Amino acid sequence: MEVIASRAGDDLNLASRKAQEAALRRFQATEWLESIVGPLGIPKQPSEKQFISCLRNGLILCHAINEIEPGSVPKVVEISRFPSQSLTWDSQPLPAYQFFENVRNFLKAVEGLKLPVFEASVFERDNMVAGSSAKIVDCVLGLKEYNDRKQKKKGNETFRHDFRSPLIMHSNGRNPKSAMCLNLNRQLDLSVNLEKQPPSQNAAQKLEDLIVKALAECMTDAKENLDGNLLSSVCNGNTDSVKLLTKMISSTLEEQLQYKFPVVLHIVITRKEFKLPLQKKVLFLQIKILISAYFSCTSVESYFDRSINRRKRNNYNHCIIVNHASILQNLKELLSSTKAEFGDLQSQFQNDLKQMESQIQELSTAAQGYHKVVQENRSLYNMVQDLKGNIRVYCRIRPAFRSNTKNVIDFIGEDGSLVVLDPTKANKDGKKLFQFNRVFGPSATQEDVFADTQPLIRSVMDGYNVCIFAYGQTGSGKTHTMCGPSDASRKEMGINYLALNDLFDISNRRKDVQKYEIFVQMVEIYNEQVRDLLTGDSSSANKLEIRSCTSENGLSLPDATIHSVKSTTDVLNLMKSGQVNRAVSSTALNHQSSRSHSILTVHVQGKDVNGGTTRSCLHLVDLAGSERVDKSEVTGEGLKEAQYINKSLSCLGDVITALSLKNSYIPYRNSKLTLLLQNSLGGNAKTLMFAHVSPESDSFGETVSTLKFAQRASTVELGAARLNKESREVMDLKEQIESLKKQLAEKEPQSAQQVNKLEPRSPLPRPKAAAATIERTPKSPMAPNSAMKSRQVKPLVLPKTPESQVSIRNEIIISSEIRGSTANVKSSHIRKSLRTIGKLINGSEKRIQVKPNEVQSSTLTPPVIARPSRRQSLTGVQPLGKSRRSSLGGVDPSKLQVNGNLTIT
Ligand SMILES: Nc1ncnc2c1ncn2[C@@H]1O[C@H](COP(=O)(O)OP(=O)(O)OP(=O)(O)O)[C@@H](O)[C@H]1O
Repeated sequence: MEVIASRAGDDLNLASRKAQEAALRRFQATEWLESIVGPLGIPKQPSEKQFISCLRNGLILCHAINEIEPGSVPKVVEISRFPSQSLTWDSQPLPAYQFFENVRNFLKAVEGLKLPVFEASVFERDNMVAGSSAKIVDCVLGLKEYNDRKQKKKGNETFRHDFRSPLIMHSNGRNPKSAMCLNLNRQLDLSVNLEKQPPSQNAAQKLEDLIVKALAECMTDAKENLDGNLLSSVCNGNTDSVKLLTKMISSTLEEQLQYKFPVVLHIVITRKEFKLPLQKKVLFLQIKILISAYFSCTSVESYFDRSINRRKRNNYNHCIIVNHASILQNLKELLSSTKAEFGDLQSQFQNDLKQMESQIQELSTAAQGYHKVVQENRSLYNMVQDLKGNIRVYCRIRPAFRSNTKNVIDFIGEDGSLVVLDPTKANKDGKKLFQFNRVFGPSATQEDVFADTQPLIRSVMDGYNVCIFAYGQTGSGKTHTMCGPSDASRKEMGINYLALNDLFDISNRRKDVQKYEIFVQMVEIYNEQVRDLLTGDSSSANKLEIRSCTSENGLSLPDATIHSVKSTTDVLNLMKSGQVNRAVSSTALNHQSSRSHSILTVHVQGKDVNGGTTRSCLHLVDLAGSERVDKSEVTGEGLKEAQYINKSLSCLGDVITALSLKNSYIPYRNSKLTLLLQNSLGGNAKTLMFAHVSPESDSFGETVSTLKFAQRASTVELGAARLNKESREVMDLKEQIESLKKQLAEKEPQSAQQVNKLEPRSPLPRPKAAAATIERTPKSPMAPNSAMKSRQVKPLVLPKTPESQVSIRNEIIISSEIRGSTANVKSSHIRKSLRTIGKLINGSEKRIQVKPNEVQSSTLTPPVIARPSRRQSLTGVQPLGKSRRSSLGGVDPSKLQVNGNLTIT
């Protein structure tokens, strides 16, 4: 039933659409004719009757065809013969033969143009039936299209329009040009057929039922209570109701009407088919057009299209609703399966994540362990190096200045490894591996560099001698590391400043337990002359002598001015003035090339609350850069400077090589530089070397040479650094030794006299040792005799060590023996006591055990020890000249005296 109803509804739609389309085409034809021949005197949307009556006399048609194709109808029966008449259909009482003549001529001309024609009889008034205007409209629209094409082609092309009956066209499948036109024509034909074949009474009843149902549905859908009586009266052709409907339309909301209008039209058209007279049908069509215009639609068809679309939409909606449950069900199933899958995936991911987490944790533990081990290794390595006293070597790579040259740095390892690549060899052979304590890449800041240097510098405050020197090719960044750039901000300051700053920091922090005094010296070695940089004297008189450590103040450069500094500002000022006085000039390789080796020496003296003292010094050395004179393009004075620089650096290389080979002879004295650094290179200092390299490929040769030198330096073992610290007890003991020595010195001449008096002269020579001892005893401010008289030997107060018993025994021996009868016996006992005290101070008897033959020789000649032990005897200071361990700076002269005596056993 529903299917039948829907089909009937579709038929209804089709019929109404055909009627609408016919009306529209008539409207188009009228409009076009008016545009060609002027006003026709009929409404814009004429009824069929109006349209036919208007054209009946053929006059309009003939004028129109002559307009578009002049001369098509050569002889037109003009209305001018009837000047009082107008062109309107009501007022054209022409005799039939006249208008037939026009129509005939017109049809002939149309035929000539191969346009659709119509039967002339259609203009007979009484013969007019519904749809009779269709062919005239086709003919007029054919003319219109002909004209349009002609206009378009500007008359150049012969227009061949194959206008035939739409049905014929359809059956032949021709003229595909205008699908719309074809459709319209077919629909018109159909509508004509429909109109000609009224349905049966049953079918009409069914249709009416459907309409009522559709209306009810529509009203329910629109939720609008439209007046049913009004609609039925409209459907019955009640004019007042139509007016009312029109009024209602104009006063109702567009949105609502858009829904209701098609339903109203259905009713109207259906009614029109069965019950309404022709005039009423026209009226209803007018209403439709009115409504169409009201809704600003381009054509009546659009309403139907919309209606159909809406219907389709409704069908779709219905389908959707019908399928909704199943779709929903499917969706639900899909959702639940997706959820399940998702859940599975989630748990899988969680498992994977957990696994990954545990793996990452394992890895991170391993990594942490690895880092810890690396760290431990490093500290153990450093410790071993400290114990062995290796020169530490840090390598610093300057940032590349020229981006167009190749970079020779291939790899920088965290463990201090460095790989450089020979630019001339691209393969593996071009790679060279070096190993240092640390490598600082081009991006390393001054702070990074200082952080690794700080612990070493801090040990100065604990009493160790430290030497840091910067080595490398000219322009590789030595001055940058040690002093910072010339216009440096505090952040860019070099190690010199940062070190002193740190020393002051520590001094402040320890001020409650230890008082420090810091002194600074700054010298340069220029053309093998040592010059004081802090005097401001640039004359040749400014020439310092390097002294041995036996000099009065224990300084290797006693003549250099020494400045006490209390703050970093003092240091800054001093360093600035030193830097100004330093020999610097511009070369092709460095516009501010240092032409001398500069040495900033910081002397630190500390005294703790118990009276213990520390005495140490820090050498900060900025060497001049080695340079190839062909590259630096220096001449004259510059060339001379370069030669001096290269010579002294070569001497430094010789010393390093000799030290690394553990040669017995170390050529310190070959240059001022090595002589000055003797104590740091071969003594008891902690030594750090910064090897600077340039990353550019054109410096590869120099880079490799620097790295080789640095690697060799890192193998040098200086022995464990010695702590220059003396406790109160040690100082007391030393004082006692002093006084005992004096007593001894006084007693020995007396005893010699007594021996001379009592015994006859021995033919054997007097032992030299005694003479040597006397010779080496420094001049005391006190006269020996007066000392003897006025000074009493202090009782020894020894630290409680396992040897204290021995020391007490010694004390007794010393006291009793001094009081002994013969001076000879006394002096030998005093010497014995001195030796015992020496042992106590040193804390170990073994350290000063000397082989009998050495003892013998040392008693006769100044001490000559071929390979001195790295652990120094008693005070760690070696006799001058032959020993590698002779001290140059920061050594208390009193130690030297003690040492001098202790070597005599
Ligand atoms: N790490 C660095 N970061 C930034 N600039 C640097 C660095 N190292 C060196 N430079 C710059 O490179 C130039 C040369 O450096 P520097 O004068 O310190 O070399 P040098 O080895 O002391 O040379 P010379 O031996 O000729 O005196 C300077 O302009 C310096 O500022």
